[in-house]
Amino acid sequence: MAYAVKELFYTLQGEGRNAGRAAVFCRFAGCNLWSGREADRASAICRFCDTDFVGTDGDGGGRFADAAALADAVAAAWGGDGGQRLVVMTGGEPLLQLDPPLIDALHAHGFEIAVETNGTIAPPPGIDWLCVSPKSTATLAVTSGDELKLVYPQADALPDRFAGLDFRHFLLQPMDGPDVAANTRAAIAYCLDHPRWRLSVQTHKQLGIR
Ligand SMILES: C[S@@+](CC[C@H](N)C(=O)[O-])C[C@H]1O[C@@H](n2cnc3c(N)ncnc32)[C@H](O)[C@@H]1O
Ligand SMILES: Nc1nc2[nH]cc(C(=O)O)c2c(=O)[nH]1
Ligand code: SF4
Ligand SMILES: [Mg+2]
Repeated sequence: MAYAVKELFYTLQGEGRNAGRAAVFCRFAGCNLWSGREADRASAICRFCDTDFVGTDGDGGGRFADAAALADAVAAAWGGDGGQRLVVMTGGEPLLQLDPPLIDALHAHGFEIAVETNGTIAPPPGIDWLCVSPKSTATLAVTSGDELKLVYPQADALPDRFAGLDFRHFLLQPMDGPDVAANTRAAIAYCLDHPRWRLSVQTHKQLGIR
């Protein structure tokens, strides 16, 4: 199968339990919860997205004819010397495109595979680190994984709805946007009151890296 990738870059994971770890980010084009067009944002299921995932015109992006071609590009983007290679599959919604041949090809290059998903699409087997980030009223098809990273606050997706699911880590990430300062204070207060939840700050934005 061919893959549409918006951008491919090497940076530090900024969020969640792997924050601070070097990784190649593979940002797939397209999402099932928003078209990516500003005109559609107000009527989308997911309305607060901070990401441009439309097209294949970003740094390192493009159309890759098959799994080997994309895995080769991911390997070429890895900049480190030693240590476990990590690739973060994100988007857009990566589970619209991530498939077993790509997982096999990335493993063959020695990569640990992390995925950032909205949780509405069942994942293929073989993912090494699964981060689910629920959105609004969208029904979850994935109820277990490594981390559940909830953008907070979402009036129609309160933490209580997810606290009983089968995840190793439960994280609240303040919603970026005009109210990020207030959202951060609210997330801190929630974590103090409910210690099973930990704060996830988007460190890359504070550090000025992507
Ligand atoms: C752009 S999404 C792509 C992956 C997938 N579609 C998803 O939603 O998880 C990557 C991460 O950014 C988070 N995110 C998106 N917009 C955000 C915002 N305005 N503030 C904080 N986190 C945000 C998402 O919840 C997700 O954890
Ligand atoms: N540094 C950095 N860390 C990230 N973690 C998740 C991201 C994403 O957009 O999926 C992201 C991102 O865009 N940049
Ligand atoms: S589901 Fe993820 S990629 Fe899609 S619009 Fe929401 S945050 Fe953005
Ligand atoms: Mg991001």
